[in-house]
Amino acid sequence: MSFILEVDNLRKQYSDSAFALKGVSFSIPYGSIVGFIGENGAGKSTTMGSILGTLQKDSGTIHIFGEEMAPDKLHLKENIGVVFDDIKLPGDLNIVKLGNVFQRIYKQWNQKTFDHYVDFFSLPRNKKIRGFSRGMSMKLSAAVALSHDAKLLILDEATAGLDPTGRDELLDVLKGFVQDGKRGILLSSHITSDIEKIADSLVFIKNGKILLNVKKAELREKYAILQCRQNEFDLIQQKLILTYKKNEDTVDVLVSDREQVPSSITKKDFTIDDMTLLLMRGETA
Ligand SMILES: Nc1ncnc2c1ncn2[C@@H]1O[C@H](COP(=O)(O)OP(=O)(O)OP(=O)(O)O)[C@@H](O)[C@H]1O
Repeated sequence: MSFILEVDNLRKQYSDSAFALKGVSFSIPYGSIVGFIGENGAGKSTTMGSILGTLQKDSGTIHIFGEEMAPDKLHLKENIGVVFDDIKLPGDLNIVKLGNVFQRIYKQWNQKTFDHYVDFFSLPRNKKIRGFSRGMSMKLSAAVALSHDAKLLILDEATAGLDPTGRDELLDVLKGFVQDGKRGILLSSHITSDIEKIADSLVFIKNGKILLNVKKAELREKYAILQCRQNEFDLIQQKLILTYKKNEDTVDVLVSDREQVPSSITKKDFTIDDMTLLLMRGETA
C-alpha cells in the first residue's frame, strides 16, 4: 500500500513549554481520511505544523507523496491544502480580489473551482473578508484549500465554527475529495460525530503520544468497551487491555479484541466519544 503522508517517529519540543511530541508515527493511505483525535493541548496542531514545516521538528521524518518533506520543498507545499481555525486571510480584500491574489500565488489555481465553492458555500463575493463571521471565514479557507489542486488536505478544527448545515456540506465535499483514490485528508476535530461520519481511520493522541491508530471499519468488530466488576476485570488478559478507568463499583475497560473476552462480561454499545473519553481519562495496564 502506498501512502500520501507518512509521519515517522516525529519529535518536537518547545523551548518554553514542558510539552513534547514523543515519537509520533502514523500514515494516510491514498484515498482515505484520517481523523486526528485528542484533548486540548494533546499535540494535534503541533503535529500538523511540523508536517507543514511551519514548525521546526527536532527529529523524525515526514514523507509526502513518497518524498521527504523539508521547508524548501515548495512543490510539496503547493500540493497541500490547509484549513486552520486561526488562518489569516487579508481582511481588506473581498472574494473577487482574493481570487486574483491566489491566482498569482498558486501555479495550479483553478478560478472555476473556486467560484464553484464560493457559490456552494453561499459566500458573498463583494463583502470585505474582515466582516466575515468565523464560519464564513472557515468556509472561505476551505474553498481556497480546494481550489489549487491540492492532493493532501490538512484541516485543523475546520468544522468548529460551522452550523450543522455548513458542517454537513463541508463533510460531503471532503468525502468527495478523496473518492478518486489519488488524494488524502488529515482532519482534527473535537466534534467526533464529524470524524465518525467521514474518517476511514482514527488516530488518538494524548500528551504528545499516539495511543491508538485504528480503522473505523474494525472499531466495533474488533474492539469493545466493557463494564465489569473488579473480579471480572482480573480475568481479562493484560495484553487485551488498552486502557481502563475504575469507578466506585465497576471498571470501564477498552479491549483490543472483543472475541477473547470471557462471554460473561458485559460489552457496552459505544460511540467514538466514549472511546475517546476512556482513552483520554483512563490508565494503561
Ligand atoms: N508556540 C508554542 N510555544 C510553546 N508551547 C506551545 C506552543 N504551541 C503549543 N504549545 C503547547 O504545546 C502543547 C500542544 O499544543 P497543540 O496546539 O499542539 O495541541 P492541540 O492538540 O492542537 O490542542 P487544541 O485541541 O486545543 O487545539 C500545549 O501544551 C501548548 O500549550
